[in-house]
Amino acid sequence: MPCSPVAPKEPPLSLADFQNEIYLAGLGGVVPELPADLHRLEEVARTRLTPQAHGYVAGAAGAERTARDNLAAFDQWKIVPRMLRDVAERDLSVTVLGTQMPAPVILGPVGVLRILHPDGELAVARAAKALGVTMTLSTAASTAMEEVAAEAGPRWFQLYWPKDRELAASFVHRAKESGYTALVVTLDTFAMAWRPRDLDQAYLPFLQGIGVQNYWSDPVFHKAIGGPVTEDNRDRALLHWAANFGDASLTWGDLAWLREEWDGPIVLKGIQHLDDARRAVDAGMDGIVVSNHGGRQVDGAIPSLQALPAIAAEVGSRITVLFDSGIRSGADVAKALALGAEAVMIGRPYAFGLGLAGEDGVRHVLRCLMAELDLTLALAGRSTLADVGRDLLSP
Ligand SMILES: Cc1cc2nc3c(=O)[nH]c(=O)nc-3n(C[C@H](O)[C@H](O)[C@H](O)COP(=O)(O)O)c2cc1C
Ligand SMILES: O=C(O)C(=O)c1ccccc1
Repeated sequence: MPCSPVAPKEPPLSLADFQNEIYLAGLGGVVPELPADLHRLEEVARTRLTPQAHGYVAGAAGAERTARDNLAAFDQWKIVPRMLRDVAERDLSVTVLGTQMPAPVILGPVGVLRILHPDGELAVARAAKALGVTMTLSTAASTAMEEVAAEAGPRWFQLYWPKDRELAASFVHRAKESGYTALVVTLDTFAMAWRPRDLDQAYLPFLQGIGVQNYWSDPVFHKAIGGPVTEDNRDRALLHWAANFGDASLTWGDLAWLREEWDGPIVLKGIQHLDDARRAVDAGMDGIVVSNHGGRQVDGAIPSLQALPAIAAEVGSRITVLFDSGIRSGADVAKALALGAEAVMIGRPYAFGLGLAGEDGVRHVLRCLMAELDLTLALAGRSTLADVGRDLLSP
């Protein structure tokens, strides 16, 4: 059977047009290379990626209970469709922290993307730009932030706050200079958790120099190791990187320093407790991501979706509440929105798309997710995000 390229390059006329394209191509005997169900896409990735790359992306902390519970939490909520509500004209666009989005779907920060595809972050940047979707670049990217910026559309920068304050300042100033408009500070990963799949394969991308490119390209980092990174000082650079990656001593009081260094919106990623959400408001933050890092940090932690409703109800009118951990379908996005998220971040699905088909694969994942969201909401009787509330769901 002939296969089509995964998705054509033109932006869709509407979010659901992707569905029409697929059926019309099918009429000519052309079936897509990648599954439209992102759970199945993950299964395909297992058979095609290297065991190391697959293990790194699919894996999670400990016995992976929280990673599983993140997905199962979505099944505990059911959508209740409403009829005869004129959903012919639909618009899911939204502005989040000053960034315009075609739908409330953001590419979350995923580091070390070159373990999946030689074009890594550049392929993701191109796919996101083609669809007007916002990309969040990780501090642990395998391409320096300036190089990504040159190819990217709307972009946010995710900070892993290093021990060295001068280096932290350099990262955020470089991000500002290269046009990243919001800073996402990840709080839950000052150290890499106990991840048996990686331990069992003795696999850590950084040891191969993948995921350190923002450090390798930084003048403050160069100063600390006595010059640019070369073959001769590579081990020294890696040790300095490892010693500096995270700061376990950070407290809420430190956020005042960051506020001084970055004058755009700041979002705290990794919030799961109501009191921490309140503290984010008190600290003058602009947003939070209710996230447990896809279950990759604390095995046995509550599913992220379980934390969302109370947090959104408490702080949602004061700061931007985003959500991630477990989004695999348009229906999942709809549920997170109904439970109070302003937008969602996706993680593993686009990483697998990248690993399977590069830029086309990332575009495929985004289009599937946005088209399914549009159809799910329309068929449930909702044509704009203002219509999506708690009454969409039944427990
Ligand atoms: C391979 C991989 C690398 C990640 N790297 C980062 C990172 O560099 N910074 C960060 O804040 N989160 C990182 N995350 C977490 C994601 O941003 C997100 O919280 C998580 O993937 C959501 O869960 P899901 O993949 O189940 O949807 C990473 C996740 C994966 C799977
Ligand atoms: O693997 C991860 O989940 C992650 O957040 C990370 C941390 C450091 C470097 C690269 C990715």
